[in-house]
Amino acid sequence: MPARINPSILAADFVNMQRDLERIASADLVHVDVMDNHFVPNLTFGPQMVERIQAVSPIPLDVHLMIDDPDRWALGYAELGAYSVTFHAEAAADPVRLARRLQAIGARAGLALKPGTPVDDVLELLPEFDQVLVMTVEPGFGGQSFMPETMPKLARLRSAVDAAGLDVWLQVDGGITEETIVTAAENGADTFVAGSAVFRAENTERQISLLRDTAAEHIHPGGN
Ligand SMILES: O=C(CO)[C@@H](O)[C@H](O)COP(=O)(O)O
Ligand SMILES: [Fe+2]
Repeated sequence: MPARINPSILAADFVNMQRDLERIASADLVHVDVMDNHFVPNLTFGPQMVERIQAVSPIPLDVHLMIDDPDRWALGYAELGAYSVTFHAEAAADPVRLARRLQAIGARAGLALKPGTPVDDVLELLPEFDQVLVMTVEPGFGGQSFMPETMPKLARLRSAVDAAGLDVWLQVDGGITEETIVTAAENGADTFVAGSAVFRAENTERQISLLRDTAAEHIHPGGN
């Protein structure tokens, strides 16, 4: 079963972004955290920066929007060529309409859930999405500790995806390390965002392989 590793450039050196993008060229996708200082208490960058990242990145972009009003802003990221655009269920006015509009532009559509957001209301939306992101920390900052209490939610999503025979990637984001990736894989994740665990390593390529192999060993048989 494949295990996708998406390093988060929140842990990169922002003034050496191009160099740090080269350091993760062996990864599957580069995870790009957009924060607006409203939806989360932190600020990163917007479309102008993401367009430059898209232009120089050796691998495609997995954009994670931690912003208010994604119904208004998300399409711009698809238009600049992002491979996937994930917005938060807590912030979107019409998640299904937005997913369809993103897909019409050619991007994969992702739905993200904060740790406290229940999964029940989201299950019926699964057929509309290409991926679901289960936040395993409170969104806003890198370097936090993995929250194991989010795992039952992931396991429920995995059961629902498998039961319906859907091809929906299940992504975890926050506090993913060589240890916590095992728990996340066992509970149904097939796509793993890791910021600090990748960029703190001296040899990022070796670290990406280690994370990928560790996840693959423990991945749930239903993983997409
Ligand atoms: O979306 C977020 C944080 O809100 C993440 O993508 C973090 O950037 C992950 O960083 P680590 O926890 O792996 O350091
Ligand atoms: Fe993220």
